[in-house]
Formats: sequence, structure tokens, C-alpha cells
Amino acid sequence: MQVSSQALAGEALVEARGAARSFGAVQALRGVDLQLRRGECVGLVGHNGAGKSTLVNILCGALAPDRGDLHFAGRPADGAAWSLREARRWGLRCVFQELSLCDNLTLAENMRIAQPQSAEWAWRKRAGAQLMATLDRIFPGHGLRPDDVVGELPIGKRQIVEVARAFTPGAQPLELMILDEPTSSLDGQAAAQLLAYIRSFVAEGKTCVLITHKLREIFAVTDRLVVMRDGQVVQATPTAETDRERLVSAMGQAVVNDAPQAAAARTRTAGGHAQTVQDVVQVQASTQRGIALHAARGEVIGLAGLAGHGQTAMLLALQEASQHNGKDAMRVEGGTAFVAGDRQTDGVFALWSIARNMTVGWLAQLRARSPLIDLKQEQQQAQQWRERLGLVTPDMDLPIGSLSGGNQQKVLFARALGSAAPVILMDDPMRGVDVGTKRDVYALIREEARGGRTFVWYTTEFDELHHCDRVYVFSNGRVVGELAGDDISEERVVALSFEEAAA
Ligand SMILES: Nc1ncnc2c1ncn2[C@@H]1O[C@H](COP(=O)(O)OP(=O)(O)OP(=O)(O)O)[C@@H](O)[C@H]1O
Repeated sequence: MQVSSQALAGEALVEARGAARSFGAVQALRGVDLQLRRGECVGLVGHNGAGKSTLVNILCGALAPDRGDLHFAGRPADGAAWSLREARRWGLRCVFQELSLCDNLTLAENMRIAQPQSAEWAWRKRAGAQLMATLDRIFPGHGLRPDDVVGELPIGKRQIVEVARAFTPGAQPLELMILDEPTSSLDGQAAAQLLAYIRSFVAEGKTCVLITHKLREIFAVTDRLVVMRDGQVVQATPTAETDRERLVSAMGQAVVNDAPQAAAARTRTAGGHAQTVQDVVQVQASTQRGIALHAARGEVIGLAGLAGHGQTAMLLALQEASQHNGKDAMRVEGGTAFVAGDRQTDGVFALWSIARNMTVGWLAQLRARSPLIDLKQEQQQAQQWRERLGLVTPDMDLPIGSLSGGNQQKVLFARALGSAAPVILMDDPMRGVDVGTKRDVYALIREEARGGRTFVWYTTEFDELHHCDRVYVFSNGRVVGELAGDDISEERVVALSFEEAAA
């Protein structure tokens, strides 16, 4: 007789004891104990490189631990036989931080790959219909079709498909869903839809682990919080019994409330340095029939609105315009540096070292005094950025893939900010970056802006808009509103996005 998950709610589903794993000299996990119960949503939090993804990889059979035991539903689930396939057979599914869809295939074909047994004949139609049903359930109004090719979708839409594919029912049971930063590229609306769905999922007696650096989400959806630090679990507590400050300090990061700081910095810029340089327009662009966009030297300009409404296209057009100035409606004075949010596709050189990935953006400076690259300066500068951004690695010559996701993103920041480009274009660049580093990067952006650099910054995180001097709201490929100073608020951005969509 099958007992429903709801009837078993509260029972232990997963137990890990003493899980340890090293990569060369790096001890990623140093003996972790973890218990997951049926019917709960557990938030797994910690700084970049704390060991969260390594723990997840061990739970779902992608990595073998060096030491420790794992039990799933009371049965030993470790040893050589524990693999991704075996874990899936037992009811465990995982959405990894880096997307795993095949870019050259359609949504239906990607669905079929994940569940090959699901459809024998007319499989394309059936697999597409299955995925569409899940998309409609979790993300109503998603606007996707089964024959859309993944590679042609913006990263936010790809992330939606990845999540929906994992939640699609199949021949195997679904007891535990592990989501590693599932909202990192989603706009506020899609993220809220997913969080609401997670609550209904655990209400049915299923279990969910959510890894995110967005503390708002953690407090909105989880029942319990497990904090990791340097490869160990340092705190496990019911969410209702902790708060933002205690959580951040358990992660080992200084507690700061960013919002007042951001507003103060904005005021300082508006009334100080920028007065002398605001007249120098650094970036100018018009969108078809929309409001024209401009940015002065020393300004931090935000691009907001629902994901995929033209913000990334604008950044790419500005980058292109910087290479042949004055020819059309787009004008960018001086060079640009780009911080990619979709680091897998547009960011990292996967076969290069950490240092090379950083310094490739600085070649002009490194060759300023001779046609050859100044290797000593290259090394020194890379070292400075490593310390400035707290990059967690024993050696800068290791491959970039040895870094955790958030640490890879820090390298992309260093590549752009360490260059001499006067205009920095940022495409939702905080994907996977921990709260402490984010705070440091916000301060760095402000400092650089005071020095005369211009930032054009697309973000899906509302809180980040408070770090901008002015914000342009996008809808359907054009700018539909401009907000400045105290007018910058989540409510105004949402209202402008939806007014336009409804018009
Ligand atoms: N394949 C690998 N080779 C070498 N080192 C690795 C490898 N995978 C992970 N590490 C190291 O293990 C440590 C833990 O990484 P992990 O990805 O688990 O961190 P994380 O908490 O998920 O970080 P983030 O929040 O940035 O995703 C890091 O120092 C990382 O550099």
C-alpha cells in the first residue's frame, strides 16, 4: 500500500552524517550533518564558496563524498551505486545553478531528454504538452511555446523552463526538489509565482531545499534555515526564530542595512562631484517611440521592468555603438566594459585560468608601455582584485571552473572594473553573488561613479534600484518611464511595467 507524502509529513526524508569532500587542497565540506523532513521547505544559505552546491551535488548523486553517510527515506543512499539516475528513481530532483538545457533543441525536445520513457509515439507533442501544463501551473502567462528553441530565449525564460521541467510529473515519484538559485535571473513577478508554487508543493507533504542569496525570498518561503560557512553547517533554526541580521552574521558577514547608505550615496553624488560633470553626456540612446535614454559622466543608471523587455538588447546596442560612434541614434563616448549575467554563455572562458579570465579585460593597460603584456603588472593587479572581492581560491592559476558560481561572477566584475573603460554596462550582474560581496560591489560602483565612471545597470532585484541615480523602466522593447531619486520604488516600476502592458 502506498502512503501519501502528506500522511508522512514531519518524518525524516534525508539524513546526511559527517559528509566531507575535498578538491585538491580545498576542503569544500568538512563533515556536514543535515536532516530534511517531509513537508518542509529548508533554506540553505551561506557565502560564496561555503559549500552549498557541493552538498547538493552529494545529495543528488552527482558527486561522491570522501567520507560520511547518506540516508534517503530510512535507507542507505550512498556508496558506488548512488548516482543522479538512482537519486531520481528514489524521488529526488534538482535544478542546478548552471542551466542544463540543450540550447539547440526545442522546449519539447528538452522535456523528452529529461523523461525519455514518458512518451513512446507522438512524443514531441506529448512532451511539449506535459511541459506546457507545468509551465501554466507554476508560471501562468509565461508566453512560451513547445517549439521555441532554447538558445533563442533570454536567460530568464530559460530558467523558467529549467524549473518547470524539473517539476513535471513523470514515471518516477517526486519527493524532494532541490533548487540551487532558481530565481537568479527571474524578474519579481516570475520569482513570486515560483515561491507561491513552492509553498503549495510542501503543503502536499513534499520537501524542498532552496538555495538563494536573496534574503527576502528566504524569509518569504522557508520553514527552516540551515546556514553554511567554510564547509560546515554553523546554524540550523526555524525561520520564524531568526531575522536578517542574525542570519547574515551567522554567515560570517558584517550586518549593514544598505538602503539608507545607498540613498545617502546617491544624494552625495547628485550634489557633489556630479555637478561638475553632469553636463558631459556619456551615453545617449533612443528606443523606438519610447523615451530617450541618456547617462552623464558619473551617473549610475538603472534599467528595470519585466525580464526580457529589451534591457539586455539595449546594453548590447550601447556596446556596439561604442565601437562606431556618432553614426546613429546611439552614442557612447569612450569605451565600454560589459559584465555578463549569463556567465555560461557570455561571460567565462571555460578553458582558461581564473587569472586569465580576469586580465583579458585589461589588455590595453597591460600593453600600454610596450607591445608585450607586462606579466608582473598583470599578476599584481589580479592579486589586488582577488583581495578586494574576497575571491575564494587557493590559486589564481586554477581553471575558472574550480570556482563556485558566485566567485566566477566576481571574476567578471574584476574584469570590467579593472579595465580603463569609462562606461560599464552590467546585465543583471549579481547572479549568485552573496550578500557581503554585493555590498562591497555596490560601494565600489559608487566610488567609481564618483571618480567619473558611468554605469548602465540592468537588474531584476528591486533593492538594487536604490543604488541608482535614475532608472528607466522598459516594456515591450521601449522605455516607458523614467524615475529619479525618491521616486524610485518597486511600486512605481511595477505600475509602469503593467500600465504599458495593459495599454
Ligand atoms: N570541481 C571543483 N574543483 C575545485 N574546487 C572546487 C570544485 N567545485 C567546488 N570547488 C570549491 O569548493 C568550495 C565550495 O564550492 P561550492 O560551489 O560548493 O560553494 P557554494 O556555497 O555553492 O558557493 P556559491 O554561493 O558561490 O554558489 C569552493 O571553494 C570551490 O572553489
